[in-house]
Amino acid sequence: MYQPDFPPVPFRLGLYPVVDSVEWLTRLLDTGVRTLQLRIKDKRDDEVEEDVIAAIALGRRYHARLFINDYWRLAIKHQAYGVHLGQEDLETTDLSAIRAAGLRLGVSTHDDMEINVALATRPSYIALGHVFPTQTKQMPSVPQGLEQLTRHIARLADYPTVAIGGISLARTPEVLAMGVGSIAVVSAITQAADWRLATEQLLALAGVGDE
Ligand SMILES: Cc1ncc(COP(=O)(O)OP(=O)(O)O)c(N)n1
Ligand SMILES: Cc1ncsc1CCOP(=O)(O)O
Ligand SMILES: [Mg+2]
Repeated sequence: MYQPDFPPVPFRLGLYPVVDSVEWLTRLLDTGVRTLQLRIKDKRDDEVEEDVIAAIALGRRYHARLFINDYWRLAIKHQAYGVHLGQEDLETTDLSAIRAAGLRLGVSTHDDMEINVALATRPSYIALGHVFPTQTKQMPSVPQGLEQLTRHIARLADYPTVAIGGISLARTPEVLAMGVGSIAVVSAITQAADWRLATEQLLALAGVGDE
């Protein structure tokens, strides 16, 4: 039973691009994307605050679900729609502050044990990865593949799920066929020869998410 300890998200979040700049967010919102993440790595809070503020304002203007990766203090300070955290991030995060501020929470998982940890926090959604090999992030674990992804989705039943890692346009139909509610992608859009066409094609397959 889906009873998160944070505000709920729709069962299907649809196409979920993960990008590292406000420029990318603007382009994607203009193309019709409604679930997105700002993922900037390895900077101090004061170096990213301006971008976080601009991203949150854009998300509001487009009535989009804009998640801030990692920078949970800034996400709270500027009232983002949500925050995305990995397992290691969870160890250094004040979850009750996120909860008290009314932000949605997404949590990364890579195996059954990490799903146990994620479920214990009762987040708004659970991300499952990495499904396929990825060049975008160095991963200590092996790709889980479609078989394990299906098993995890079955276990999570009515929990909103997001698949991530190596998901290309060509692989999108088989990932969606496993019953996942959302596909999070980086390179399928940012490295595409024609990012707009790629986004439109991915949106046609994964949708914008439920209301
Ligand atoms: C939707 C989604 N899923 C997984 C991740 C990865 O989060 P994390 O494991 O904390 O790694 P970093 O992105 O912080 O490097 C994500 N960002 N988004
Ligand atoms: C941030 C992140 N977390 C797990 S895989 C990944 C990167 C996904 O990027 P791509 O879609 O290019 O494989
Ligand atoms: Mg993280």
